[in-house]
Amino acid sequence: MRGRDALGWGCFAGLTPQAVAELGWAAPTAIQAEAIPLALEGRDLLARARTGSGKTGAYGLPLLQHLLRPAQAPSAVAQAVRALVLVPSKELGQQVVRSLRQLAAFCARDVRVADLCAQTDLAAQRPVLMEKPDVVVGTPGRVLAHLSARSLSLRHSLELLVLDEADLLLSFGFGEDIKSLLW
Ligand SMILES: Nc1ncnc2c1ncn2[C@@H]1O[C@H](COP(=O)(O)OP(=O)(O)OP(=O)(O)O)[C@@H](O)[C@H]1O
Repeated sequence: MRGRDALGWGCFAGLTPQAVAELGWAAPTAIQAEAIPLALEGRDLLARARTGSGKTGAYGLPLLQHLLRPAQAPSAVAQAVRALVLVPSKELGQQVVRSLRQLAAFCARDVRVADLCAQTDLAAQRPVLMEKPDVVVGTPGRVLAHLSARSLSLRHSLELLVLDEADLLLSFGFGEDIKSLLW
């Protein structure tokens, strides 16, 4: 299996081993060992693994590692949203937010994860977006609603996009929403 033996958690320069230790993650799972080295190289990935196999960590750890590097955007927008995680349901989104926050807990700097799944009201979520999050997690419909309301902008700052449970996202008919929010 590619990279499994070579991949310890030491490759995450700005994420202290404390986060994975706190979670009791002694070693990468199979999907993490396969996906993380490629993601760290900046490759686009399409990954599939069974439920509970650690897919959130497989994208979450390299995503956080990427965010610890300086933003690629000009300094005027460098403080804007750099990563977007799209999920098919609020329940999955809340689980993803929880995992990302746990993994980010001991980062070299504060990484802010905005939860667009927790509140149902668009207006109630605006303050969360005004706190200049690094990562936004939400359903395509909700993200699109914020883009339309101009409470969120991705155009000049977005560097990373994750479609979590892409099969469900696309089969729920979110395809058009996803296209519109990216263009
Ligand atoms: N390297 C690891 N070592 C031990 N436990 C891990 C590791 N990575 C993830 N886990 C744990 O495994 C459980 C499942 O992880 P996760 O939710 O990421 O799986 P998943 O593949 O995304 O599942 P689903 O398809 O249901 O969303 C979680 O409790 C998580 O903390």
